Amino acid sequence: MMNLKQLVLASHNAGKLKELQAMLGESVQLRSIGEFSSVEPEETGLSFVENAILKARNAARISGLPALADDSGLAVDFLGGAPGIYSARYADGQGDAANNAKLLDALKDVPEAERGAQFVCVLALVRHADDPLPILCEGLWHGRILTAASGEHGFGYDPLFWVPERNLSSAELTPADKNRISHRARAMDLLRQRLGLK
Ligand SMILES: O=P(O)(O)OP(=O)(O)OP(=O)(O)OC[C@H]1O[C@@H](n2cnc3c(O)ncnc32)[C@H](O)[C@@H]1O
Ligand SMILES: [Mg+2]
Repeated sequence: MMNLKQLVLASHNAGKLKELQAMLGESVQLRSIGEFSSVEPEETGLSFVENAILKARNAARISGLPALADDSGLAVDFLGGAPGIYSARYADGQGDAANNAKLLDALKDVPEAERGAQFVCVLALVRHADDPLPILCEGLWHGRILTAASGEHGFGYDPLFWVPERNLSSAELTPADKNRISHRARAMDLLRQRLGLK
């Protein structure tokens, strides 16, 4: 098994780092790729899997360490799965608030029954930059898009994502609760199993 004492997280997203570190606990220390480079690789893949592998390889190459990447996003049924892999870039790189405003606008007048959506998370772990066998784990989280933002926790689209099992928005969940049930939690659960960490 690879030595996971030193693992680099191939992400420039502080929200992801916080959640993934909380899920992994103290047995694995995640170092952010931001410590090594501020250049973000272009996410040229057409799928979450391709982008996750691309980011993991890039981080392993830059850091010389095993690398974990998270490619995630929101797939909205009414929009045919958009913004999907383009979730971070939905409002052309203007950030979370603009992304959320654009999504609310795209779903203006869409009734509740047609506002289904899922968060998707793909985790990719590579032992080194050219690893021919990346470990891939996927997690989905089903919910619905609210008609207005609610809640202060989390990041990204959390204030717009209604969680049926809690009857709260994802941004109204405590961080600990989100980390038990989210798309990222499901993917991480599978990863821990694959690594024999549970
Ligand atoms: O690529 P890295 O550097 O990891 O950081 P990123 O923020 O660009 O991450 P992605 O390319 O994977 O894009 C993910 C998008 O999906 C959103 N997203 C993913 N997980 C989320 C979560 O748990 N809650 C809210 N939004 C989430 C997030 O806000 C981004 O807009
Ligand atoms: Mg990204």
